[in-house]
Amino acid sequence: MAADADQLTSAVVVRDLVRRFGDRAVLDHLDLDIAPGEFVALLGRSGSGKSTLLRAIAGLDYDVEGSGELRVPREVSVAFQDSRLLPWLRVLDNVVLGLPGARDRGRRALAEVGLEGRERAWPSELSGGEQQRVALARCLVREPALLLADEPFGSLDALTRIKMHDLLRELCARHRPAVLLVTHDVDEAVDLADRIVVLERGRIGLDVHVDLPAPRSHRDPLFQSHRDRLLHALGIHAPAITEGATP
Ligand SMILES: Nc1ncnc2c1ncn2[C@@H]1O[C@H](COP(=O)(O)OP(=O)(O)OP(=O)(O)O)[C@@H](O)[C@H]1O
Repeated sequence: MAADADQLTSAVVVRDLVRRFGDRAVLDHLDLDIAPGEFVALLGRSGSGKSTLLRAIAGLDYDVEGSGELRVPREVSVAFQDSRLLPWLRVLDNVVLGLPGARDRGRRALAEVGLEGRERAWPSELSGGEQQRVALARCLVREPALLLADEPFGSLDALTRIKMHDLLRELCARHRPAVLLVTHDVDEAVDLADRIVVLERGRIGLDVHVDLPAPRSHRDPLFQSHRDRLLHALGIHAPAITEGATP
């Protein structure tokens, strides 16, 4: 069941959520709250159900068996690993698709993601990173109260990922949507999120607040301690924190 959570103190409320594939409950009575403006990263082992949860919150799983309560804002944008731009539409037309009268807003959103002047380009003329910027602009222009992102930087090279992290951090600070970011990358989670949750056996197993000041340094012992704790929860045994590590 989906209802409107705009009037509530949480942007997202998930209660007792079950999602089954055959006999297997991938989500097994899961609870999760996300506050307005809160940036939550969702980690979990491969196959743990991260995308299943994101799709449930996005309302994209109507053909899946399950039960539970979901309250989400009315304005939700979703970003995926591939940009999902329509190749037969120019960049600006992709951004404002389905939004009549939004071309000026679309231009401003493109400028915000650093693509001013590329409004008339075709998606095929853009790099992978630029295509993901267009996808972000398409999300932004809808002024979402909730941004759902499923591995949005997963197909980008390391340098472009770092730039996209900076951009996403900046855009979220300015627009303050609640965010649920699915990622495999522990460093990405600690870099970006206010809070990190780990999916284990169909529920939220670990729920960690990341109270590190920005900009976050990977060499900060607190960054490393978050990373080690999360890697441990994911079944990866990281080397101990180096004594005397400098931020
Ligand atoms: N349509 C489907 N039909 C049957 N099983 C499915 C379906 N979609 C997902 N599953 C199963 O549900 C489990 C969770 O899948 P999901 O994609 O949510 O995991 P994930 O944590 O996002 O994985 P990954 O990190 O590898 O992307 C997996 O075992 C997957 O095989």
